[in-house]
Amino acid sequence: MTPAAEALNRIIRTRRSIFPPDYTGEEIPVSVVETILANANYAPTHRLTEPWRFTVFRGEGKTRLADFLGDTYQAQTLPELFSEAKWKGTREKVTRSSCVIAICMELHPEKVPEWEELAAVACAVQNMWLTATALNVGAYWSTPGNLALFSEFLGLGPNEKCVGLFYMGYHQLPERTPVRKPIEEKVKWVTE
Ligand SMILES: Cc1cc2nc3c(=O)[nH]c(=O)nc-3n(C[C@H](O)[C@H](O)[C@H](O)COP(=O)(O)O)c2cc1C
Repeated sequence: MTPAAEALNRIIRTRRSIFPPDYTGEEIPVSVVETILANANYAPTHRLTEPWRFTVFRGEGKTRLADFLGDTYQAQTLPELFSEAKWKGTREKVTRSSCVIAICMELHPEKVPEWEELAAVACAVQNMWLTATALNVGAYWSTPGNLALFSEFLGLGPNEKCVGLFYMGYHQLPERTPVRKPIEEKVKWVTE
């Protein structure tokens, strides 16, 4: 095996979802965030629509996002069901992160179906996640149930959609391989 393949295997096989409670609070330099985003841009894309769009919340920008998520939770929850702990937890996920990136897509219905745009965006997110892993940055893709409400907050156009938030922060967790059922259970070979 080549050194490149060995390095790639290790990054792919040790990529994990790492959540804000495990973030150290150390700031991720802008240059590192830029490297992670730059690699998103090399994802495959049918008919070169390049549908991935991102909004980066960092510094005071995180307060705006935390306010939005907290306010949205409060507005959508009946007063008798409102939980102060959940409201605080929603905000703290953002404030404990060094950076949160809204993952969005721009649709081109005249060129490709929406599922292909979403697939390309997911490829872009995987590029980001693997790059983050290689740079010791913890990250996870969060898909809140109320994503439709994000459009106005993010200033998205009619052909754009938000498909999640990418939380990021340095961490000190040991390397852990994810548990998966064997690949042999998921593959059929046709050889004759
Ligand atoms: C499209 C997508 C959406 C996800 N949404 C959430 C989410 O809303 N909340 C969450 O805790 N994890 C979310 N995850 C992360 C998965 O829970 C995680 O990938 C899974 O548990 C496997 O763990 P691993 O990433 O460490 O291998 C999402 C992952 C993907 C690919």
